[in-house]
Amino acid sequence: QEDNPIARFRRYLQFNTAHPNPNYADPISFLISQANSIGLQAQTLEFTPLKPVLLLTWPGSNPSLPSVLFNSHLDSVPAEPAKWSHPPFTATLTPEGKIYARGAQDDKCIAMQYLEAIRNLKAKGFTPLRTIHISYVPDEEIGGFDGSAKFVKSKEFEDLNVGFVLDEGQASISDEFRVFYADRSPWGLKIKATGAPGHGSRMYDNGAMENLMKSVEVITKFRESQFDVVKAGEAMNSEVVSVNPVYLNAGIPSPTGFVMNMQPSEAEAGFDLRLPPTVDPGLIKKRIAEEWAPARRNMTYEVIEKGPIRDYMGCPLMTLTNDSNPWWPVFKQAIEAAGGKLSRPEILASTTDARYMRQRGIPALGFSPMTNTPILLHDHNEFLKDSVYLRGIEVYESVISSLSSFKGESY
Ligand SMILES: CSCC[C@H](NC=O)C(=O)O
Ligand SMILES: [Zn+2]
Ligand SMILES: [Zn+2]
Repeated sequence: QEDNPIARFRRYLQFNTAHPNPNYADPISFLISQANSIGLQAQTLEFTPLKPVLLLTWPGSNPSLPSVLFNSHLDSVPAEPAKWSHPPFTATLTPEGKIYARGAQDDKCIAMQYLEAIRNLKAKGFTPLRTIHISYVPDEEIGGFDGSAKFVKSKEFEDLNVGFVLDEGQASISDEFRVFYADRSPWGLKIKATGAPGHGSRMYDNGAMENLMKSVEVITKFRESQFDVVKAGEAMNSEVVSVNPVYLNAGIPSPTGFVMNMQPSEAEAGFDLRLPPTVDPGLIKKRIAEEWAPARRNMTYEVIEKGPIRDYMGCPLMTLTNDSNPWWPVFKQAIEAAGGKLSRPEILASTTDARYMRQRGIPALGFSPMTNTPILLHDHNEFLKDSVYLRGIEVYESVISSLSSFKGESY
């Protein structure tokens, strides 16, 4: 069997870690065998049965200093194989060097690049001053509630004395690397309408469907107002509130579909909402109560807040990207030392486990070194070029050596 960085990456991509039944045991065994071959300490932690966290460690020469943690998630979103040009879990390598796999960008690349970078640093005789930890966590794609959320609250995590975290970012279509200092907070919004049932031919006010459709209209207007700001170039996608319908549920089922001549007495719609850290969640809740699902139109609603929005001090979960964060210049210079350039730090449109680290007051940046690459996370035909992957290893060599050598005052 071939053994080189690309072959190892492809082997990691071949584990089917897609929800709803991600295989966690086999990729963890593989990662442990990699850790053993590199000479890293490995321990498996289980905060929820069958949802293991793998922790690898390279002790620093001064283990009393705060450590640096490199995080990635083990799981993947599902794929629809019939809609892919190559099967999503074979990690096909094409003649142009494209590696097709679910997870190639999100985020199995960084999982293996951390290890390859450390392998190379060890071979060069590098010794870290600060201890380096690498964590592999379950369930990020479904919110991390049984993964990172529990991990960061554990005694084991406390004992790591983490001073700085790197977690996943997103691909960049330009030749500048992207870096993310905050995530948007995800909410699930369920809106339910009730109303008088009636014959399909009747016109009357306050039917459940009519009320729900009014809500959908109002929400669509709000969505447009946010999107217009983006289209006008006044804000990035991730800097506005997004609200997208994800399901509609109404009607009276029949063997052939739905009963066509009855107006239902209940109707429900679900929305995915994302709030940038700069937005006051109270204002959005007020809008929902008063405009989107008003009780006066027989509407009820449920807001499901998926994870923290503020830290223990009540501050938005943002990592500073200026010199008042001592880690920032170290990270930035490490990218430059590797011949790379960072684009302006961004808020991530989606959500990662970094929010749990930030909630503990630990500075955390999202970073996945993929330049000149289409953004394909959660898409069909997710791929990463071998050359981009290998370049990322070099970038991490610089980043890992710089961060773990940082002598200055840290948190
Ligand atoms: C409810 S938190 C879900 C986290 C997920 N993360 C990646 O896609 C996301 O939807 O952004
Ligand atoms: Zn991810
Ligand atoms: Zn994802």
